Amino acid sequence: MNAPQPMSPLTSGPPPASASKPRPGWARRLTPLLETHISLPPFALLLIVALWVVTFHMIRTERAAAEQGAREGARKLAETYEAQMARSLSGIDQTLKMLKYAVERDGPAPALATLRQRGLLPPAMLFVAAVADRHGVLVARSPSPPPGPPVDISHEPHFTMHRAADTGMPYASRASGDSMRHEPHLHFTRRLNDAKGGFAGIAIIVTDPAYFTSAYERSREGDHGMLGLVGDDGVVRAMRIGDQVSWGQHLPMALLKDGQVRLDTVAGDGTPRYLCARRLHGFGMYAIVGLDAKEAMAAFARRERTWLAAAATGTALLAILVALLSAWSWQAARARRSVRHAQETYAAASEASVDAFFVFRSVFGADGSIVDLEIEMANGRAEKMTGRSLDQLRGTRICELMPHYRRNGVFAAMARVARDGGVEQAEWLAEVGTMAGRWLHLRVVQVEGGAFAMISDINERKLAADRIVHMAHHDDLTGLPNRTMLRLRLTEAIVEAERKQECVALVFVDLDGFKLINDGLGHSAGDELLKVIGQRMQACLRRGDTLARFGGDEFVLLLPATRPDPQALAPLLDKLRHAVQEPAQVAGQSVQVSCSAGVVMYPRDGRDADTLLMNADAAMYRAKDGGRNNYRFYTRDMNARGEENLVLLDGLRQSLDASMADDGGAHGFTLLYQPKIELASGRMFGVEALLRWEHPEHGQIAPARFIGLAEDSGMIVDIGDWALRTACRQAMAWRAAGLPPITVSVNVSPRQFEERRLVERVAAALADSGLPPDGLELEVTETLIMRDLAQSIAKMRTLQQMGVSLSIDDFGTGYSSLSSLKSFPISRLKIDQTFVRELADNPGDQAIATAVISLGHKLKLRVIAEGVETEAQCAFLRAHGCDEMQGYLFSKPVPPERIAALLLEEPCQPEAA
Ligand SMILES: Nc1nc2c(ncn2[C@@H]2O[C@H](COP(=O)(O)O[C@H]3[C@@H](O)[C@H](n4cnc5c(=O)[nH]c(N)nc54)O[C@@H]3COP(=O)(O)O)[C@@H](O)[C@H]2O)c(=O)[nH]1
Repeated sequence: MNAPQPMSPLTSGPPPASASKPRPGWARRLTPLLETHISLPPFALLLIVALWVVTFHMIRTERAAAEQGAREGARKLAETYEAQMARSLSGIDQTLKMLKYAVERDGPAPALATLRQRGLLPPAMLFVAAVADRHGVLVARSPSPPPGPPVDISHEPHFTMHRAADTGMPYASRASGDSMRHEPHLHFTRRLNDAKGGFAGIAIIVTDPAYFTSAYERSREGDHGMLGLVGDDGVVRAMRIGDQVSWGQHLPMALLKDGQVRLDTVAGDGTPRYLCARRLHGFGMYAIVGLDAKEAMAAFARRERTWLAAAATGTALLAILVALLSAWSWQAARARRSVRHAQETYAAASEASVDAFFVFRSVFGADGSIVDLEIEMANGRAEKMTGRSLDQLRGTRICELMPHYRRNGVFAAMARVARDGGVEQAEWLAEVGTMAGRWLHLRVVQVEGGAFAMISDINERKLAADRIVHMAHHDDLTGLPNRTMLRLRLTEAIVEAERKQECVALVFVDLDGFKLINDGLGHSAGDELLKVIGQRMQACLRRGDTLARFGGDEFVLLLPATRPDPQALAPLLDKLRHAVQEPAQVAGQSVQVSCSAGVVMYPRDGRDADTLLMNADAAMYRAKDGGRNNYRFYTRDMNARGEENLVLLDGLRQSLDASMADDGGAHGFTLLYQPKIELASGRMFGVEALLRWEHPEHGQIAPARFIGLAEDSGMIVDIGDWALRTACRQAMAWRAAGLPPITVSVNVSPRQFEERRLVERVAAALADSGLPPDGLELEVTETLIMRDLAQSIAKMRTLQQMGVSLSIDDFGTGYSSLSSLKSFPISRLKIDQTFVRELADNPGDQAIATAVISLGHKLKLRVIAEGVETEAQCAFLRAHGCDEMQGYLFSKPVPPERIAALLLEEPCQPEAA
């Protein structure tokens, strides 16, 4: 999403309204009940109960119908059986009546024979017809009995009852065997009367009980149905259940209610049956039919099982369905709860959030593409950011709210996210609206049916980040680009120059004398000066040039697209030099520094940043060596300086070691002595000891070259100690030679002065040499004293108390305040040769020199000028009351023998240069 336009409020509205309308309590309480997994099981249970109620109802109805059918069946079968039995018994009774008539008329045997002949007897296979006389002896029988004794039935009930009374009714005996037939059989009998109506015996029809149950049909009565004849006495005459024929059982009399159907277990087999008895008139018997309840209800039982199975299956299916639906619903509810929880958390978080949230719903066109995005939800921060209430925002389309989003690609990007997913982000500086002037960050992600946009106010973070980036690339003090930034720009400039075939100039600038100001006036003064110098240098540059502070008092100028000729830079470099040299007011004082610069050109002096910087640094050092306040263009030989330093340091170390082992002078160190002359008398009152060093291979090395190295490496402490002891010994030697006593001045470097044992070393040098303390003067610089004023003064006091005098060297170049100068325990001020050099012509130097002379005198100090080379300088100094001088005008530093010679020449005359 590229540089979106500000998402700004289009209108300003009233304070945002509350975002959500709470639902009534009853609605909230009812809502869970609507969950499927809660409402469905009871509903399903109701369904199941209903199913079973219907099922049982139907079963009960069916059972009743089946029972009714069974009863009806039993009744009908009973009726049918009754009819059959009535016919059979009627037939038997007819036969008995015929037999009775015939016997009473013809006698037993003829009667039977006649009836048989006429076919009026029942089939012999089934029936036996017999006649017993009044004594109970069977007298006739058809079919004829096997031969044997007469059969007596006089004790049989069917005989005795007829004998006892003439009922006029036939009689059916219980099934029993007798002497005529052993297997049980039934006797149907009628009384025979004689002519007078007296008992004449009985007519008998005997038949098997099975005869009365032969009507049994499985198709009607079933496998366990029952048919039977029962006497009024409740005793079964014949009964068939399935294939079993039986007799003799006692049935409850209650069963024998005519035509009534009862469910009972009477047959002794424990099987419940629907029983129906029908009264058979004539013989005092009942025809009884029983249908096995199980068989009668078998169809119903099957249907019942089907119903139950269907209901059970339905129940099981419903239970499974409900379980599945409930599980699904529970899962869905759980998911919804977690979504709701997340939404509530989100809502709470979003309301508390400092970011604005918008939920957009995609609006689709006819072709299915997203044509707009409609705000569905926004948080309080979004209301504030847009100045619209949620009610106003809801339903608003993004392209209505921010029409420019169509043009600048923001809408397209959001629609892309809504359609394809992914994330789009953008940062921009709002230009209008409530957020105008603030940095905003937009992040859009896909949500179901649309997109979610989060707008964060990243102004503070952005500015902080910018600040950090700025800090990382700029110098804190001057605000100029720093070393890192310069490297980046230099690298870019090289790339650009390479592409365009151009040159780049790099100028390494180091301030001359800055250290003195920094050490002397304090760091804040130094800082102030650096800022001023930075501004001045910046003012000399073009747009597109870079001035960087490289650290300390080093600056680097990057000048892209310069002419290949380095000399073309000369005007700029001079301008820079002059700008730097202008006096500056810092810490209430006017100070002045100059600068030394080294210049390199890309591609001539290096093709990469490191090489160019290194060579510019080397050139700058060469400029410093060359007297400062100038610049040098880099040449290949300049890089040799670093290596030179190493060689010199090594040589110094060797010489120092040798000097400490052997004081004989073979180590390379020597001292020259420069006379100090009293101006008024021309008398040499002292000498300054000046160190010289001869490198074993490279010969004489200038002090300005090796003193700094010795100072930096710390070797100056021991070298200075050697110089101190040598100078003291020499001074004492002169005295011992009878020469006029003179003071010997020895230079003390900052490191030497700060060394803990300085006073002891001085005392030791004096003691070793025998030189009285007033024969020694130590020269220290203002800067050295100002480093740690209190300690310096304390040390100087100690030395003074020892009798050693102190002078301030190079006075005027440091920045000691007058008040502190007053407290210095010194006896002499030395005007620095830089003020003496142009003393004859330069009013500024003249002013400084006269001021120093005057100041020194006011403080009751002697004033000496160094570097006096001309008569004019000497004349000026003398005319302005300067007390002493030293310089080539009188003598260069010379060996001790020459000093001895000079001491013999009184007054001192100038030495030939
Ligand atoms: N700590 C120590 N510093 C020392 C010692 N010996 C010397 N030095 C310091 O080295 C600097 C350079 O010294 P040198 O090259 O010896 O220069 C001195 C004089 O030779 C020179 N001078 C004297 N008269 C004239 C003159 O008329 N013209 C002219 N161009 N130069 C002249 O001035 C230097 C004297 O310096 P100063 O100390 O400020 O008096 C120098 O800073 C020495 O201090 C040492 O043993 N220890």
